Amino acid sequence: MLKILVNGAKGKMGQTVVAAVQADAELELAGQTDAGDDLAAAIKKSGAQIVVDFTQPSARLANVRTIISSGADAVVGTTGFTEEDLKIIDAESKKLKRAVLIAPNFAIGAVLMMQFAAQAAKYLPSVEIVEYHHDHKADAPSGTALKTAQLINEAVGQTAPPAVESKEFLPERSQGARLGNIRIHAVRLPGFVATQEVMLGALGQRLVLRHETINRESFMPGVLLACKKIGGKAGLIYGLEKIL
Ligand SMILES: NC(=O)C1=CN([C@@H]2O[C@H](COP(=O)(O)OP(=O)(O)OC[C@H]3O[C@@H](n4cnc5c(N)ncnc54)[C@H](OP(=O)(O)O)[C@@H]3O)[C@@H](O)[C@H]2O)C=CC1
Ligand SMILES: O=C(O)C1=N[C@H](C(=O)O)C[C@H](O)C1
Repeated sequence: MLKILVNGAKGKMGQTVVAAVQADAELELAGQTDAGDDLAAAIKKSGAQIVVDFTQPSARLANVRTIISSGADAVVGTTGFTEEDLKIIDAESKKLKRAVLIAPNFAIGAVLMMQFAAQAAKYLPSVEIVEYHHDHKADAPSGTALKTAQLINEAVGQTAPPAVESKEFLPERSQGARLGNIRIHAVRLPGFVATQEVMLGALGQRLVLRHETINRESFMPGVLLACKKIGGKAGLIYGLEKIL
């Protein structure tokens, strides 16, 4: 049995991971920690081999460092990692011979949406992303929207800019945040868990790729798969698609 500690265990995702680990015959729930707990001490005391981390974007790097320096591998869903963070984690985890899997989205459908979007943008290079989340979300745009835009930019080089810059009549950007030429719009409303639309427009036509998450159980197959697959590896694995 693989021993799992859940960090952020009192949170929305953490509680769902605790239940999923308890229900899995190959995994043992070795511990639970949350804000204010001593994560390093909990890892050592419980003998956890893997820590699943769904906490706060502001704590992302400190938590990963604590996990790998305390002798465990990490499966991380927390969002907010920058390119610089990822380089640091890759170097430090290789040095410590620990595996760190970070996925901005553990739902298989979302991973497919990102890949389809990158493929479609090669032929339809005018792209905007609209992401919809619950109104308790700490960060915007979502980790998934940022990763989608990065994947599209990598696949296409540069997407097409809009034909004109519409004049804005409010100080905030009503036409969305930008990553390259891709505009990203973040909706925060009760009634959503997580939904994303990638819209690709061309003369007389639109392709809309839409992924909808209606509960947090949707992320669990990806999280459990990651726990079972990262053992014995060293370094950063970025994205669930790398282990599918
Ligand atoms: N990759 C994926 O598939 C998914 C990723 N996410 C991401 O996971 C993260 C958590 O989301 P969610 O569960 O909805 O958020 P919640 O706010 O519901 O839960 C986060 C929990 O972590 C606790 N926490 C905060 N800081 C620390 C810390 N330094 N150490 C340990 N625990 C801490 C919080 O405590 P307190 O409330 O006291 O601050 C809270 O109990 C977000 O970044 C979100 O974007 C969410 C869904 C899917
Ligand atoms: O906070 C959430 O809820 C989610 N966060 C992740 C993100 O920022 O992309 C994954 C999913 O969208 C749910």
